[in-house]
Amino acid sequence: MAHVCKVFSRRLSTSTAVRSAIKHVTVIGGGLMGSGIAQVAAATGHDVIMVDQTDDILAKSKAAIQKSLGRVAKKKYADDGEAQASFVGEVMSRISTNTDAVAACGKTDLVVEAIVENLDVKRRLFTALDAAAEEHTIFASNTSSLPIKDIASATKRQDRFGGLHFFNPVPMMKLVEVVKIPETSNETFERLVNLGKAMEKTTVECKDTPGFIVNRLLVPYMMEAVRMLERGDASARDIDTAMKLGAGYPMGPFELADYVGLDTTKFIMDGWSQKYPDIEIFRKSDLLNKLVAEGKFGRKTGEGFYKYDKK
Ligand SMILES: CCCCCCCC(=O)CC(=O)SCCNC(=O)CCNC(=O)[C@H](O)C(C)(C)COP(=O)(O)OP(=O)(O)OC[C@H]1O[C@@H](n2cnc3c(N)ncnc32)[C@H](O)[C@@H]1OP(=O)(O)O
Ligand SMILES: NC(=O)C1=CN([C@@H]2O[C@H](COP(=O)(O)OP(=O)(O)OC[C@H]3O[C@@H](n4cnc5c(N)ncnc54)[C@H](O)[C@@H]3O)[C@@H](O)[C@H]2O)C=CC1
Repeated sequence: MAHVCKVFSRRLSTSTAVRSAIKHVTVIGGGLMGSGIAQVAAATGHDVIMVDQTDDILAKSKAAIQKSLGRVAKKKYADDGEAQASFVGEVMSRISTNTDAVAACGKTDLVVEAIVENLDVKRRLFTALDAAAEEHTIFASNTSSLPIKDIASATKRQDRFGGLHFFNPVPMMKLVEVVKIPETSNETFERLVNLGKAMEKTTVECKDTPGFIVNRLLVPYMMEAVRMLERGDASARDIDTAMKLGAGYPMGPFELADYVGLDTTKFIMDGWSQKYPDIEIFRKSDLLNKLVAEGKFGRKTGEGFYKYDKK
C-alpha cells in the first residue's frame, strides 16, 4: 500500500510542478462534459465541486466518473488492483457535489460552466454567480458555439472571464481551446492556459470567433454529412466507414454526432442558423430536428442515428 501511495503521490507531484494558481475548481453542469472536466481536474490534483440541478443527476455523474477512472486506472496500473483502487479512491475523494451553484462558487479560484447550450440560461447563471464569487475568482465557459463575450457581458468581471473549451471525452482528448475576449486580462488568460497545462492538456489560443478553431471546421463537415444522408447520396453507415477508412477519423460523422449528443448538436445548429441565416451549411436539418423531437439524442438515450445497447 505504501508503495502504491508513493507511486500516486509521485504522479501528483508531476502535475503539481506545472500547477497554476488555480487550486480549487467549481464545475457547473455534471453532464457529459462537466463530469469529464471535474474528473480530469481532480485527477491532476485540484479540489473540485461539481454542481448540477438534482442529487440524482449528480449521483449519475459521479458513477460515470468512477467508471471512467476505472478505465484510466486499468491502463495506468496494469496488473495492480490495489493501486487501481487507491487511484480511483483518491481522485473521487477530491470531488464534492452541490445542487446550489451560488453556494458552490463562494470560495473557489475558477468556475467552469458546462450546462445546456443556451445563451439566456448561461447568462442567468453567471449573473447570479457574479454576485456571490470572490473578487479573484475567474469565470470560464465550455460553450461549443456561443460567443464568450455574449456570456461574459452578463457579469461585471469580463477581465476575469474567458473560454475553456474541452473536447469529448475529456479524459481522452488532449486539447483545450483557451478563448480570449478583448476584455480578458493577460493574467486571467495566463492562468487559464496554465490550468489547461496543469490538467495535462495541450492548449491553443483562440479569438472569440464562431466555433473557435475546431468547431468552425467540424460543424460544417458534420452538417454536410447530414445533408448527404438527407439527399440519399449514401447511407450513414457508408459515410461513417468512408470517413474512418478514407480520411483517418476515429469516428465517422454520425457516430460522432451520436457521441456528442443530438440535443447539443441541435442547440448549436439552431443558434447558428438563426444568427447566420445566409450561410447555407448552417441551415436547419429536418432529419436532425425529427430525431431530437422523438427523444433520440444519441448514445445518451440509446438511439440517435444508430441504436445502442443500454448499459
Ligand atoms: C454538428 C455539430 C456537432 C459539433 C459538436 C461539437 C462538440 C464540441 O464542442 C467539441 C467536441 O468535443 S467534438 C468531439 C471530439 N471528440 C472526438 O472527435 C472523439 C473521436 N473518437 C475518439 O477519439 C475515439 O473513438 C474514443 C477515444 C472516443 C474512443 O476510442 P475507441 O473508439 O478506440 O473506443 P474504446 O476502445 O472504447 O476506447 C479506446 C481507449 O480509450 C479509453 N477510453 C475511451 N473513452 C474513455 C473515457 N470516457 N474515459 C476513460 N477512458 C476512455 C479506453 O479505456 C480505451 O483504452 P485502451 O484500454 O487502451 O483500449
Ligand atoms: N457534448 C459535447 O461533445 C460537447 C459539449 N460542449 C458544451 O458543453 C456544455 C455542456 O454539454 P454536455 O455536457 O454535452 O451537456 P449535457 O446535457 O450532457 O449536460 C448538461 C448538464 O447541465 C445541467 N444543467 C442545465 N442547466 C443547469 C443549471 N442552470 N445549473 C446547473 N446545472 C445545469 C443538466 O442537468 C445536465 O446534467 C454545452 O455548452 C456544450 O455545447 C463542449 C464540448 C463538447
